[in-house]
Amino acid sequence: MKVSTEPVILKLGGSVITDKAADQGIVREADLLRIAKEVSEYRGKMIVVHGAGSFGHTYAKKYGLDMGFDPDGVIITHESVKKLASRVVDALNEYGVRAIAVHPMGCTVCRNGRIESMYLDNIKLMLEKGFVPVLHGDMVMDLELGACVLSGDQIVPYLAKKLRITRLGLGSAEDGVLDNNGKLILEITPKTFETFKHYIRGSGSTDVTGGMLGKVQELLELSKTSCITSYIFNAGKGNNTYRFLNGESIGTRISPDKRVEV
Ligand SMILES: Nc1ncnc2c1ncn2[C@@H]1O[C@H](COP(=O)(O)OP(=O)(O)OP(=O)(O)O)[C@@H](O)[C@H]1O
Ligand SMILES: C=C(C)CCOP(=O)(O)O
Repeated sequence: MKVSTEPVILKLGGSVITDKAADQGIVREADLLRIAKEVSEYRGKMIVVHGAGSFGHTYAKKYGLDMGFDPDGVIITHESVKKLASRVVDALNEYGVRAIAVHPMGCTVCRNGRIESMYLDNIKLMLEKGFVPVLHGDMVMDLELGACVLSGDQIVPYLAKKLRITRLGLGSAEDGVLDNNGKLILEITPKTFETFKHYIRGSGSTDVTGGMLGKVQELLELSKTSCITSYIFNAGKGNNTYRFLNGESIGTRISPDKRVEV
């Protein structure tokens, strides 16, 4: 397997590692273990970010956490996504990946739902010492809202910019971004987004962070202000996570617009 010296960021979508349609947190154990094995075959530096799936969205919706502040709901939802994080970390360590959970609630402050600051020194040291930090969609404290839902789809581009990581893979339950005929869209840039926007919607399951549309918009914002290309691919299909880590262009590429040479 090709190993880049540069770290990569891999997102494990909640629609892949959980039964996102369930009304409580259910782990898709076989998929999680398969992905953990694929990750273990990669020897380079990596940050894993996973989604909340049915461990988070279900409770965030139940307690209206995308609409207002409910302290009991914050705790119940945070404790639930921590349980998923613990299962992800255990699965990775079962395959020899030195994974350590980093809960955003403990290191992040938001303002109106956008990351204002995140403590990163520990994450940098983990990468230096061969650990794999595992972050995840979480509830975090917010300077205006009290607390907010923080999506892994916002954490991934934030970490990429702050840590200058240029290869991002977001594993989801679909082959990538699909058009109305279910055909894979190979590339989306800020300029071509208008062409495809009407194909891209929220999640098919309970979701409070925008589904595929929210994901694509976060990655496009990143591509407007950096040279970073992201890949949205189907981590639910065997070997795809390995293929992404191995440097393949897989799924839908979210890329910067080509600069016109003058
Ligand atoms: N054009 C599209 N192409 C592909 N999927 C789409 C599209 N429009 C909407 N979707 C939906 O978006 C879902 C992927 O977004 P979602 O946020 O649910 O995934 P995830 O990142 O795995 O979940 P989580 O946010 O829990 O991590 C797909 O499973 C599909 O239901
Ligand atoms: C619903 C919560 C608490 C976090 C959602 O994070 P995501 O699943 O990465 O979008």
